Amino acid sequence: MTQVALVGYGRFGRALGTLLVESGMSYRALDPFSEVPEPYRVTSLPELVAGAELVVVAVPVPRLHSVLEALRPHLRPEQLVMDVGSVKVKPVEALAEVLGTKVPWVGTHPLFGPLSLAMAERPLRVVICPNPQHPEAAGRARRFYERLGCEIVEQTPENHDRVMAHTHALTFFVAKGMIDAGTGINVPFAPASFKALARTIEVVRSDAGHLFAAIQRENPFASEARSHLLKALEEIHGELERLPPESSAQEAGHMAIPAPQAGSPELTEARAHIDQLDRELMELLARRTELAQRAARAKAREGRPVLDPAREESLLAERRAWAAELGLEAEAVEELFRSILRFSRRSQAKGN
Ligand SMILES: O=C(O)C(=O)C[C@]1(C(=O)O)C=C[C@@H](O)C=C1
Repeated sequence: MTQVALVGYGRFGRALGTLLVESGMSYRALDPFSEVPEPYRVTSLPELVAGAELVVVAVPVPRLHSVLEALRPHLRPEQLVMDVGSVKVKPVEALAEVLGTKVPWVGTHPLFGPLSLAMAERPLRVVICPNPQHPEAAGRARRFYERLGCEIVEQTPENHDRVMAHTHALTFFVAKGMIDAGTGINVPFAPASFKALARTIEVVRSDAGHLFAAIQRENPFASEARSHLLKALEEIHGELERLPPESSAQEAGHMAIPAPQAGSPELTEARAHIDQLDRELMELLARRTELAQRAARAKAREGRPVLDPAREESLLAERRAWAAELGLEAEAVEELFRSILRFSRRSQAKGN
């Protein structure tokens, strides 16, 4: 059984611990700032790393260097050390500087967090940054993450941080700007375009704070990406302000964001949207299945039967009410959910 030593038991460390147990791996954890539950708790670094195949350092990026220094004397050459930071250039520099060739190490960034794990989002992706000092380490990290059900992408630390500066950092930057400008997410109505952003706003709000700071301040490319965005926004704002109020649709038209498939016939466009929605429905079904299997495992641990007719009845009644609210035929929707429940029970039986 793979024994993992988790250095740091914050929000990510704890979520990773749950995933490890679900994947049949055992772990122990140490964190002077967080409560570690009894079966996993150890009280010192030597006790933590003794016997571990893998040492996962899940601490805020600015603390990584000093934590690695504290770990170094207790590590053995057959172990593998990984970080899980949201940026990669600086952590990989710290790993190279502190551990060098003494112990195999590799920089990794799991692109999922406690929220996406709780919501059973799929796929779980991980970026791994192979390094020439330990050419075999990336393969070992890959096998570990694949056991957790993750998909792997290999990148250099620089490429990773460049991409993250324009995606992760800018998304969080915009979301934080909207929070500070007073955007509320619990509004009585909102366009679909806002819903995706509302999720990010929620993530930024629920974050301990160090994630936001790390993805902005520890990424060497983030400052430039933010400046470009601000400049582009200023220009758009200026152009909008300068447009005369009576400007024609054509005059204002050059500001419109071009449609990906301009001028497509109505049927083709409707079908493209239907395909996209069906794909999303399928992804939601996959996540629902995962959550139902999780519920089944929880009930098995409590010694309760998996089948719960009372829950199913109340669930169906609630879906009927939701259907009515949305102007859908309640009987048809109930029928659909009866089939989803049959499917769910079959996958629970298979998943156990
Ligand atoms: O909620 C639970 O207890 C589940 O196991 C999930 C679920 C479902 O798919 O919604 C599946 C089977 C139970 O009979 C009730 C509900």
